[in-house]
Amino acid sequence: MSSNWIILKFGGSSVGEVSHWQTIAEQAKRHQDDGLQPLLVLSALKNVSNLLEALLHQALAGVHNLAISHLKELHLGFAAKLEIEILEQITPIFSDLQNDCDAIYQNQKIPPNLHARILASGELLSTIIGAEYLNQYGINTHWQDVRQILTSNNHTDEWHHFTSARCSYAYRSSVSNMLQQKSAVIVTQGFIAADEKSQTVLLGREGSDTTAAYLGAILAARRVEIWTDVTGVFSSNPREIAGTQQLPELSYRQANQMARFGAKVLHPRAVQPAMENNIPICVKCTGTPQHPGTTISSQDINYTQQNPVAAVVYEQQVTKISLLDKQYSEVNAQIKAYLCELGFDQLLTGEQNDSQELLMLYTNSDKPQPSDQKLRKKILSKIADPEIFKVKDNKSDLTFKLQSDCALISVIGSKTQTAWVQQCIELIENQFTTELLAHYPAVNEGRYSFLTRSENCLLISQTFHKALINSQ
Ligand SMILES: Nc1ncnc2c1ncn2[C@@H]1O[C@H](COP(=O)(O)OP(=O)(O)O)[C@@H](O)[C@H]1O
Ligand SMILES: N[C@@H](CC(=O)OP(=O)(O)O)C(=O)O
Repeated sequence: MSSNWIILKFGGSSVGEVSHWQTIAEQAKRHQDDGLQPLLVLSALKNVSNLLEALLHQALAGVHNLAISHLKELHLGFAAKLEIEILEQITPIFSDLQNDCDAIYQNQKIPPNLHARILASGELLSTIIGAEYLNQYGINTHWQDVRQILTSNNHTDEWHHFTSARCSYAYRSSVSNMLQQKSAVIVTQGFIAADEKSQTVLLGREGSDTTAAYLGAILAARRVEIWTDVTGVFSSNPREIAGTQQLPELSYRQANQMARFGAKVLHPRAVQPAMENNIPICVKCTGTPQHPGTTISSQDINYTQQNPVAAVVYEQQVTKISLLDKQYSEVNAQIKAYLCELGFDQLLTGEQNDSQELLMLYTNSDKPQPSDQKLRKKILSKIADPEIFKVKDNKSDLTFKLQSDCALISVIGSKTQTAWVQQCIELIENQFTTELLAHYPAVNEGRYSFLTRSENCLLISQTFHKALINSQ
């Protein structure tokens, strides 16, 4: 099943540059001329989501008025440079922002529902600018509220419900028909959705890529294009690692592993919906639109014996929780649920000698991550409570270890030509024995991950990249 829809996602780095808007309009027009129906997914203007996160804390301190005026001027100034008028359309968004910030100040807390509403204004504002610009450019454009299309599934904890939502993405002809009736290029928001009570929720920071993939699946799109500030997916982060190579093609499996384990160019959940529906993803550069970029499809790239590794990716701030008794799986599940409530996300689970391990990322920007000592106390106080953990008295002294400031480095390579795994192990043994905290080989997934201290992450990633990729 395939329609004429094509999804073009432009990230903050693309929509936040006045000079990029001509390219955005040209791309929409080009696809229309080719008989396709473009749907544009836009992120907030560059850095606006960070300013909105800061605004939450300014509201808590009661110093939000100036910051709100600054945000308004920023958007009006940007629109003025594009020679468009948006004041009337953005006024209701700023009065909601004011009311929500006042409520945070009055109640002296940042509830997750207000966190989501406030962060969502970035994408509501950028899409107003985008739709207005394209209409003025001569492209008939319809501004669509994505919350009428994307409904989130319920999450067990409030933090994830509002800030890290997942949506269903089964094909819906009704959505396609509704949008087709507009007979226009559609402009809609990345990053946001609505829950079943129509409350605003977020898909997680940098989640607009996932919006594009969800909409691609819902509309059975021909292709999803992710437009960003680099010429595609590279063998490692080109801004942090020397000698990286642009990858012209990737399989869904490789791209999924790269995104899940730290390649920030794609949101961790963005590949799955496209992969399940066999929709190609193209990663392209808005600054150099003629560059072919990276195509991600079901085509497995041909690894050779000389060329068995595609990428080295990393997550720099990982917390490891080792649960020393594997028997108490119910307790382990409860600890995991409690960590999620606090704002941790699971990156990986694994087993190491006698312990079960959880590797978690802290994503709660409203509160600083508790120190290992504090976190340990919090967890123990939960375990001691039999009502919450339903642990028999004699098991309540269950031991566990916590270690924050870790980094997980993952090498992505061939599933069949696996000599590179031995090379990874030898590199660690020869150069980094003392740095290795744990390793998690997943050779059947074409991945070898290992844990080290955050402070050494870039140096070790660079060494691995040089040895495994630059020397290929
Ligand atoms: N393997 C990788 N390939 C390409 N870019 C990467 C990779 N890993 C990390 N990045 C980073 O991802 C950035 C693009 O993503 P992002 O900053 O979210 O852009 P956007 O504003 O378009 O969403 C690049 O500028 C680069 O620094
Ligand atoms: N604006 C949101 C969502 C997003 O995906 O942004 P970007 O496409 O610029 O990474 C964020 O910054 O988290």
